[in-house]
Order: sequence, then C-alpha cells, then structure tokens
Amino acid sequence: METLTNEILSQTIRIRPEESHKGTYGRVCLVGGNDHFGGAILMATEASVYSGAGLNTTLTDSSNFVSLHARMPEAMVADFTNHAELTDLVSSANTVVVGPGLGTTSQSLSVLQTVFDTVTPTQTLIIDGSAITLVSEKSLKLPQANLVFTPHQMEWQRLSGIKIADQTDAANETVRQQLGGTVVLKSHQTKIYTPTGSYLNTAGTPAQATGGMGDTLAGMIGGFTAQFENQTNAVLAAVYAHSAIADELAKTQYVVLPTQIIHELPRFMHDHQH
Ligand SMILES: NC(=O)C1=CN([C@@H]2O[C@H](COP(=O)(O)OP(=O)(O)OC[C@H]3O[C@@H](n4cnc5c(N)ncnc54)[C@H](O)[C@@H]3O)[C@@H](O)[C@H]2O)[C@@H](O)CC1
Ligand SMILES: Nc1ncnc2c1ncn2[C@@H]1O[C@H](COP(=O)(O)OP(=O)(O)O)[C@@H](O)[C@H]1O
Ligand SMILES: [Mg+2]
Repeated sequence: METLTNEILSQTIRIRPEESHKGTYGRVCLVGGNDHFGGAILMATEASVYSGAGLNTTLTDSSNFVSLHARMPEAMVADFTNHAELTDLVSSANTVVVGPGLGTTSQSLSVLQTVFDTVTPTQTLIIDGSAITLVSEKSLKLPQANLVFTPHQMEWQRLSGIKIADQTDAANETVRQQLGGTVVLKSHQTKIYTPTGSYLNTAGTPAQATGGMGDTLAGMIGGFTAQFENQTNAVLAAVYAHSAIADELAKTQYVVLPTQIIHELPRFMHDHQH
C-alpha cells in the first residue's frame, strides 16, 4: 500500500488554460438531501462549487431550495422527485454524486434507482452515505459506470459484509473487485482501493470528526473528477486535500468545520496547481 503525499496535488491540480470556459471544467450533478438532511447536500454542493467544477446542479427535496439558493447562488437546483428532470440532468453530467442526506425511505430508493437506471459507462458516479446503505439493504444491482464508493467503516460493513474489526486490506480488496470501481474507506486513516493500486492517507485529524465532513469529501471528489482527466488521481487528490486543509486549520482550532475546509479550497488549490 502506497502512502499519499502532497505530490498527488501537483500531479492532479492543473493550471487553468487561458482559452477555457465553464464547460471546460465539467458538469456535476449532486443528488441527495431529504427534508431532514438538507445540510448534507448543501455541503456537498458547496464543496463541488469551491473545487472549481464548471457547472453544478443539485437535485434535492424542494424544502431545501431556499437555503441552497441563499448560500450557493452558483448552483442550479431541481426537485429530485421530478423523474423527467432527474433523468435529464443526470444524463448531461460528467460526474454524478448520489447519497449525501438522501435518506433511506421508499422515496430515497426511487430517486437512487432512477440515477442507477440513467448513468452510462462514460460517467463517474460517486456513491456516498445513504446511497451506500440503500445498495446494501436492498441489494441493488450496480450500474455500468466509473464507480467511486465513499463508505465510512460502518457503511463498508453494511456494503461488504465485513465487520469493522475484520476489514483487512486483503478482504477489502476482494470485495472491491466484486463491486468494480474504487472504494474510499473512510476512517481516521482513510484507505483508497483502486483498480490499479491501494493508497493510505496519513493526513487528517480528529478535529475533523464532526457531521458533514464526509458529505464535503463526496462533493470534493465530484468537483475533482469532473475537471481533472485522470479519475483515480482526482479521487486521491480530493481525499488528500480534504485532510491536508484540515491539518492546516487544526494547528489553531480544536474542531474544523466542513464549511471551513470548503472555503479554503480555492486558496489551497491555487497553491498546489501545476
Ligand atoms: N447536516 C446533515 O444533513 C448531515 C447529514 N448526514 C447524512 O446522514 C445520513 C446517515 O449517515 P450517518 O453516517 O450519520 O449514519 P450511519 O448510520 O450510516 O453511520 C453512523 C454510525 O456508524 C458508526 N461508525 C463506526 N465507524 C465509523 C467511522 N469510521 N466513521 C463514521 N461513523 C462510524 C457511528 O458511530 C454511527 O453509529 C447520510 O445520508 C449522511 O449523508 C450526516 O452526514 C451528518 C450531517
Ligand atoms: N479522527 C479522524 N481523523 C482523521 N479524519 C477523520 C477522523 N474522523 C473523521 N474523519 C474524516 O471525516 C470524514 C467523515 O465522513 P462521514 O462519517 O461520512 O461523515 P458525514 O457523513 O457526517 O459527512 C471522513 O473523510 C473521515 O476520514
Ligand atoms: Mg457520510
């Protein structure tokens, strides 16, 4: 297993060419946020926008529209129960993030199933939070796409069937192969299992242990995969940047809020572009 260093940042974060426009930097569609967990999709969206993705659209419960617009006028918003809009918007994205705050009701399941029925093999699909729990509980058939799962250890236990104490590299890699795609197994030392190798993230701090931290990472992975070509490096760089920014803030803070990491992103990415 290879340890991630800040080299992954300069290998991934590109200086923007002069001759470019918002279309050059990818389209992200973020799906989640029910009437209880609006904050989760709000943070994921904010993270994708601040990562520099060119166009961001959030499909969520209509009760979240006002708060989302108030915080994030850069993002477009649509109702995730509108089947036609959901399929249209998911189809036109490069990257789809599904799950932050989606919940596990029959409505959540129907939204997730529509996303799975719509994505195509050329798209990257990040499956986070409630979407992982739903796939596990309902044994959903996974779509053909560039899949990125972002479970924490309990979600990985549900999805893989491996108890937290038994989550060894060999066992995790076996299930990754069965699932296909990449698994970002989040913990105090996140491990990333990809089709081409496994990586350990030693950056990060217990100051990050607060709700919304993973929702933020899912949005960052969305923003990075939408605009940077090498999809594996984009995932690795997002994981590393998320923790490295937290480490910087934790030098003077007891707790680091997800939204504080988000607001540091443009400065941090500027300092590491190549
Ligand atoms: N502001 C919001 O709207 C928030 C919404 N959230 C959403 O709430 C839904 C449920 O997610 P949860 O993760 O809270 O619930 P889960 O029930 O999936 O997992 C939480 C449980 O897992 C245990 N656990 C064991 N190892 C862990 C590890 N390494 N990291 C994290 N937890 C570990 C925790 O102690 C806890 O009991 C998701 O859709 C999520 O996106 C959460 O992200 C919290 C913030
Ligand atoms: N003690 C810790 N040290 C380093 N990183 C941590 C620690 N606790 C949590 N994190 C990070 O915070 C994030 C938590 O994700 P998750 O549990 O999905 O949060 P949420 O669903 O509430 O947004 C992960 O990226 C994880 O690696
Ligand atoms: Mg989570």
